[in-house]
Amino acid sequence: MSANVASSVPPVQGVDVRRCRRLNSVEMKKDSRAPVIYWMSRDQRSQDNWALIYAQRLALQRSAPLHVVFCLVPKFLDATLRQYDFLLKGLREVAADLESKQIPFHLQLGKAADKVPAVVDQLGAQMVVCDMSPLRVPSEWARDVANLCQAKEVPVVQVDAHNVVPVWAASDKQETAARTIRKKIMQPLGTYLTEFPSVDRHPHKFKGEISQPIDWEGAENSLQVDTSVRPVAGIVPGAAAGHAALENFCKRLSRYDEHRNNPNENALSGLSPWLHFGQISAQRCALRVRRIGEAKSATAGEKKSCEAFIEESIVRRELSDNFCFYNARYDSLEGAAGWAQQTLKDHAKDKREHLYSREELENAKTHDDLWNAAQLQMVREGKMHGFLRMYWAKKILEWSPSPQEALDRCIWLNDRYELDGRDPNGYVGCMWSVCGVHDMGWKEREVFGKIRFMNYAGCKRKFDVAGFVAKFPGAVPHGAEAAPAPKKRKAKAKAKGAADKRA
Ligand SMILES: Cc1cc2nc3c(=O)[nH]c(=O)nc-3n(C[C@H](O)[C@H](O)[C@H](O)COP(=O)(O)OP(=O)(O)OC[C@H]3O[C@@H](n4cnc5c(N)ncnc54)[C@H](O)[C@@H]3O)c2cc1C
Repeated sequence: MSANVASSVPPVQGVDVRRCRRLNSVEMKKDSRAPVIYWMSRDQRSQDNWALIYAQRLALQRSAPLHVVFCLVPKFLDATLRQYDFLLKGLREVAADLESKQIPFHLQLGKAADKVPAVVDQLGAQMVVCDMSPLRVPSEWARDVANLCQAKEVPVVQVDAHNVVPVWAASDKQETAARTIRKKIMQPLGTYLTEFPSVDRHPHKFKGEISQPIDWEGAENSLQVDTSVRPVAGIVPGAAAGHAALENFCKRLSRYDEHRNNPNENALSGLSPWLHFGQISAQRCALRVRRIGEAKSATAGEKKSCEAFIEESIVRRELSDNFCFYNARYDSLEGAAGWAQQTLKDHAKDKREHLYSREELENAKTHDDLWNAAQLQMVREGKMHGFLRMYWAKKILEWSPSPQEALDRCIWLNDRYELDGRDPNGYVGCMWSVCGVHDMGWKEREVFGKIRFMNYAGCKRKFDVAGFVAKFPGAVPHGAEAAPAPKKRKAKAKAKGAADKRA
């Protein structure tokens, strides 16, 4: 792919051209009125979407029709029916909204490299706009589409519609930690955290034959995924439900700062499934929350919570994209810092007090009732509380035969059961827990080496563990003991508050 050449991206009014980069070197044809295509992938929404806004404005400049294409692959990483169901229901909403705006939506079954060029040919399109994911497989899709379009002399422009500060503008390298990227995101935030132009009814129609009703049933039948992991009832897919969740969170905002590390409190936003599928934009969430936090009537709790939310939903989230964008080994021990790889190697042969198989972990059959409860929460509800995700992954490191095996298990379970799995945040969360990504070295101990440790006693000091466990019947397997006493686990005062002291 060609480098980031923002300056040669065709400008449109209302979209900061730094959000865009060219993926091939084809120039736009002068005065063409042929259709513009937005190939939608990561950002599955019809409003608050910079890639769609860019595509529509470009089409309007040229009095050209606009089409949206989505390519549904029958299998994606470890996603199951649970995640596909969420995706497809969200897409139905997107299609309906676009159709009400006279923007045809094409659901294609298969790989983008096969389908996007075919739609380009069918429509005689002049340009393809796509969104951006830093993950390996979607990056390959974008590269393949760009190369195939190069041969057809069709330019491809990519827009980072997921991050508030575009990943390539925030930093040109892999950042060490939140402390090194924070300034790079917060300083230019004023120029990026702006209101979105709306996507309006499109006035220019395609003259040829195109519209067949979308075969949603055929799409469902085309899937080749594990159907034993069922959709969850408690999290409703689609942009409307995502926006309702945002409004609900705004009512509870003041509690976020103080209570977000307590799994018994309903203090988190719960927005990650909609954010992951792009059904809601992180920029919209930040604008909405900031309106409350910066209002004259804002309470101290709301002000602090607004800051904390911006930190999590922009700085930490965009740090994850930065890691995956610049580190091709974002899901492997080899992607970790040298010190972390070394310390895990030094302790590879340490005796593990408990060793579990992947199946025992999946079925929540460990001696630790808190861990089992967290696992059951994920399996049953499609989402584990953010604080427990750290404890959960650290214990997998402690109870697995090797760090690589631990990392693979974390990613496999996370991607299989979490609605928000297969996300840069997930890879970075697992890498932070198992191999110290974005963290520093701590006091050396068995198995973990210098990787930060978390224990049951530390959790007990933070929240009512028994109260949480009681919500998940079955968390204590028959005949199992409760988690070992803190003394036996050599709990150290240092571990206290470990999780929220992240750099
Ligand atoms: C082992 C492990 C696995 C994880 N897996 C995932 C995953 O698959 N998908 C996922 O989106 N997040 C993952 N996270 C990060 C974090 O736990 C979740 O984003 C958060 O719990 C989602 O709940 P929420 O939307 O209520 O969060 P809130 O606290 O309300 O935060 C709002 C948004 O900010 C972002 N955010 C919050 N915490 C973090 C963080 N630590 N790092 C990066 N971004 C953050 C998310 O987009 C989140 O939706 C993982 C963390 C760990 C330690």
